[in-house]
Amino acid sequence: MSSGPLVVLVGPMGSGKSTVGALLAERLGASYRDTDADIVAAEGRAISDIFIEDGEPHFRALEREAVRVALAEHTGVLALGGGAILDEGTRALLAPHPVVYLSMDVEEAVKRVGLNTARPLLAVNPRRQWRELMDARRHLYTEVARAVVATDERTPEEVAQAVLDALELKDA
Ligand SMILES: Nc1ncnc2c1ncn2[C@@H]1O[C@H](COP(=O)(O)OP(=O)(O)OP(=O)(O)O)[C@@H](O)[C@H]1O
Ligand SMILES: O=C(O)C1=C[C@@H](O)[C@@H](O)[C@H](O)C1
Ligand SMILES: [Mg+2]
Repeated sequence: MSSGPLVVLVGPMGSGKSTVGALLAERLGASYRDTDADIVAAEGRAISDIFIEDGEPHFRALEREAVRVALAEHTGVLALGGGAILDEGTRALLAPHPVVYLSMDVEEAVKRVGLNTARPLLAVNPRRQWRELMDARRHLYTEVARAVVATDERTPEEVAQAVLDALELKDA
């Protein structure tokens, strides 16, 4: 058995990493951890402030380190930030781990996060911006993932069950 997280969730913002991650942690009798939260705690500032003050490349370097530490320390369910897979070093760190890509189509994305002003990436023309973002990222999510679980028209409970099935994990 390799050590490290039981499940690593990747996927775009709003795909359900936090919601499904918490359900999975409960089912597996494990704890949930989120590298976005680790970065905010370590830096003492919001992710949006890190982007504005230091730029995305600096954020991606902080994120790579947060992912490295979490993969080494955490034995439960781990969710990564939506853009973590953009960094080649982060992708390399993920290779030995049970990574699941939570996917969703554009209509589901607009329903879940398109009207939420807290996600300014999608604020102006949600459908076009979503397509552009996913055109740049889809192959990277797929590359790092051991399994892809579609979340469209599935409840969070059904998605959690599909993740357990895909990784052949049993409830605690
Ligand atoms: N399978 C689902 N069906 C319907 N709504 C869902 C589903 N999964 C999550 N949601 C809803 O979509 C929204 C985004 O979910 P969540 O915060 O879990 O996504 P996330 O991947 O953690 O996003 P972020 O990258 O911003 O942290 C929430 O309002 C959540 O309740
Ligand atoms: O999709 C992205 O690039 C991001 C997603 C969030 O989880 C955060 O990691 C940050 O806002 C960047
Ligand atoms: Mg989340």
